[in-house]
Amino acid sequence: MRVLGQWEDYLALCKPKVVALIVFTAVVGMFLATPGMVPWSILLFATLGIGLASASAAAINHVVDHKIDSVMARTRRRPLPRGYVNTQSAIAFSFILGALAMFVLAEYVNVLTALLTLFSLIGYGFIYSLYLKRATPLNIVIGGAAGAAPPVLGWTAVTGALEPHALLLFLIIFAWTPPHFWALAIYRRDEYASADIPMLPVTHGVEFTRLQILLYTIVLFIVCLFPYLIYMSGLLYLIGALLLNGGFLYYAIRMQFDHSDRLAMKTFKFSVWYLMALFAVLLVDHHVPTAISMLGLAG
Ligand code: HEM
Ligand SMILES: CC(C)=CCC/C(C)=C/CC/C(C)=C/COP(=O)(O)OP(=O)(O)O
Repeated sequence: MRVLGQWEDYLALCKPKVVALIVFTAVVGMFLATPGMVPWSILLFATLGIGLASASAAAINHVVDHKIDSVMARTRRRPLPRGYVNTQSAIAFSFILGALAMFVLAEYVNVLTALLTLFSLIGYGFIYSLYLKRATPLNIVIGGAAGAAPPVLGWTAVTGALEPHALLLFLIIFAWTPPHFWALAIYRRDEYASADIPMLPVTHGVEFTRLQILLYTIVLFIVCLFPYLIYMSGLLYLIGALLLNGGFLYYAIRMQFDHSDRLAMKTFKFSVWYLMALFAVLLVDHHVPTAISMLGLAG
């Protein structure tokens, strides 16, 4: 048994792919907060701080979910259930990451961003993982607030203030999270049932969950129109958002008729690409017109 664990095990504790997307949404939040370039020091330290805090929260989740993870096939091979990292080392690792994150954010970004990041860390690492996940099928809806925070954190890192446009970015991820997760939960429902976790397909059935996926996808579609409607984003964003939301809606509607686990899994995978692409479009839409007009001025 590898008691102290190798670096790959500690990397796995950080849920690197999820954290990568979280950090990307935070970076987009930073760029959307200003018409110009984000100051380099903010870009560097806010990205580092938000990334470290998210990784710390993910590591706490591994500790809290140790027992559940050892029951489910999808999570059985994680470092703690396998005994590759012990609980004390994982707690110490998470504490070091969290403390570093707070230091970097409070010292080099601003106190508001540090505080909001701390709330998000507590929201996912403790409130969702320790309590909500085991307490209610609305776990994902409420817990999703922590995962939706990063663009707001990016925004406050640049402006030092909470502003309505940032909350719209929050709402996009907040509405996206339930269909993102429930598609996977349908596929993994038996595992959640055997671990006694009240995920929606376990408590209310698969048909009800499919309907909820469709309803949240419609809400997401509507929320995604707002950046254009309030002149926060332009035509390029509108076209991208219509295509991406059309795609998500297509999957959600198909799921009402095609009840295969294969389609549920495809929908889940699409949801990840969807969020990445939507935030990429928000970024490109925000900066391409500026770049074009600068080129025009130069020419
Ligand atoms: C409460 C909120 C959320 C829940 C319950 C949730 C749940 C999950 C689960 C169970 C997986 C599967 C992981 C695996 O296959 O081992 C997953 C994958 C993923 N999630 Fe989420 N998620 C949430 C929020 C988010 C957020 C906010 C983001 C990013 C902004 C995100 C990005 C991803 C990515 C990129 C993957 C794919 C990871 C991979 O391929 O290994 N998730 N999510
Ligand atoms: C800015 C900041 C500190 C944010 C932290 C937010 C954060 C890391 C969100 C991750 C969301 C996520 C992967 C949930 C997985 O749920 P799960 O634990 O039920 O899934 P699992 O069964 O795969 O562990």
